[in-house]
Amino acid sequence: MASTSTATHAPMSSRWQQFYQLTKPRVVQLIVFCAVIGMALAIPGLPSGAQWGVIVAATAGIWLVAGAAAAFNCLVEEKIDAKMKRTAWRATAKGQLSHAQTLSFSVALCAVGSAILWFYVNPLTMWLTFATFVGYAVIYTVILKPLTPQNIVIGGASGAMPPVLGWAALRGEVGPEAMLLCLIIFLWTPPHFWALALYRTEDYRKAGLPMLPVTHGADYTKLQIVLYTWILLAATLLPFLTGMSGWFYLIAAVVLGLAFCAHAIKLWRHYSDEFARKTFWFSIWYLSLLFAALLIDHYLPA
Ligand code: HEM
Ligand SMILES: CC(C)=CCC/C(C)=C/CC/C(C)=C/COP(=O)(O)OP(=O)(O)O
Repeated sequence: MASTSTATHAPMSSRWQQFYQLTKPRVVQLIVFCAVIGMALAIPGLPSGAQWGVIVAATAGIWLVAGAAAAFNCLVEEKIDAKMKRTAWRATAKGQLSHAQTLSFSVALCAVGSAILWFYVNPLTMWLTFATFVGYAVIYTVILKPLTPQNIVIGGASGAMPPVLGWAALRGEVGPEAMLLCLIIFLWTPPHFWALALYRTEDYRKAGLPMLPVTHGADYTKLQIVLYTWILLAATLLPFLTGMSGWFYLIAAVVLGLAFCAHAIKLWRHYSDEFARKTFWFSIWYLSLLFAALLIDHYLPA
C-alpha cells in the first residue's frame, strides 16, 4: 500500500528516521569519538575489565545527551531552519514533528543519558555533560546565535567539552591534559564553522543570523580563519611540549596543522565557494585524524 505523506501518518520507519536525524548523527559521532579519546588518554595502557564497563556506559550516556542537545536545537530553530536550504529538510522545519514530540524526544534522551552517567559512570561526568547540554542547547542556540557574530567562538566551548567528559568519566576529575584537548577543539571550531558560513552566507543572511561573513564580510572572515588555524597549529604542539604525547603525535599535528593553514591561506587569497566547502570538509578530517593520532601515540611503545 502506498504510504501517505502527511505528517501524522508517516510510516514508523520514516518517523524513527526523522527522530534520528534530529540528533545530527554525524556531528555527534565525531563528538563521541573525541570523548572516547579523552577516556583512553585518561588511563595508562589498555582498560581493565571494570574500566571497559565505564567506557561503554560513558560513551552511551554522552551520545544520548549530545543527541538530545542537537534535537533541542532543531526544536528551537525550526523557523530559522525552514528558511535555509541546508536545513529546510529537517522534520522540525517541515512541521512533520510536533513541538511536544520533539521536546519529549529530547527530554527522554537527556534523562536516559544522564541516568546512565549518574549510575554507571560518576556524578561529575553527569553534571559536566548536562552543563554541556545547557551550553549548546540554551546558551549557544537560544542566546548567542541570534545575538552576536562571536556566537560560535563562545558557544564553541560546549562543543569542545567531549575530551573533558571522557577524561572525567575514567578519572573522576578534570585534568590539565583534558583541558588542553578542550582548547584544541575550541580553537578548531571557528575555522570549521566559518569555512561553511562563507559558502552559506546567503542562507544565514536570509535567516537573519549574525554570522561573521554576514556582519563583517567575507574578507574579514577569511582573515580570521587564517589567524585561528595558525593559533590552532601552535596549540596542537602543547601535548608534545608538555610530555603528554610523543613524536608520532607531533609529526601528525604539524603535517595536519600545516595542511589546514595552507587551506586557510588559499581560501583567503583565491576564494571560491567550492574551495570553502573543501576547507570545511578538510576541517572534519583534520580533527578526526588529529585525535586518532593522539590515540595511536598513546599506545605506541615508549
Ligand atoms: C559551536 C560549534 C559548532 C558549530 C557552530 C558547527 C557548525 C556546523 C554546521 C553548521 C555543520 C553542518 C554542515 C552541513 O550539514 O551542511 C557542521 C557539520 C559538522 N560538524 Fe560542526 N560545528 C560545531 C562544532 C562541532 C564539533 C565540536 C564537532 C565535533 C567534534 C563538529 C563536527 C562536525 C561534523 C562531523 C560535521 C559534518 C556533518 C555531516 O556529515 O553532515 N562540529 N558543523
Ligand atoms: C552533551 C554534549 C556532548 C553536547 C554536545 C553539543 C553539540 C551537539 C555540539 C555540536 C555543535 C553543533 C551540532 C553545531 C551545529 O551548529 P548549529 O547548531 O548552528 O547548526 P545548524 O544550523 O545545523 O542547526
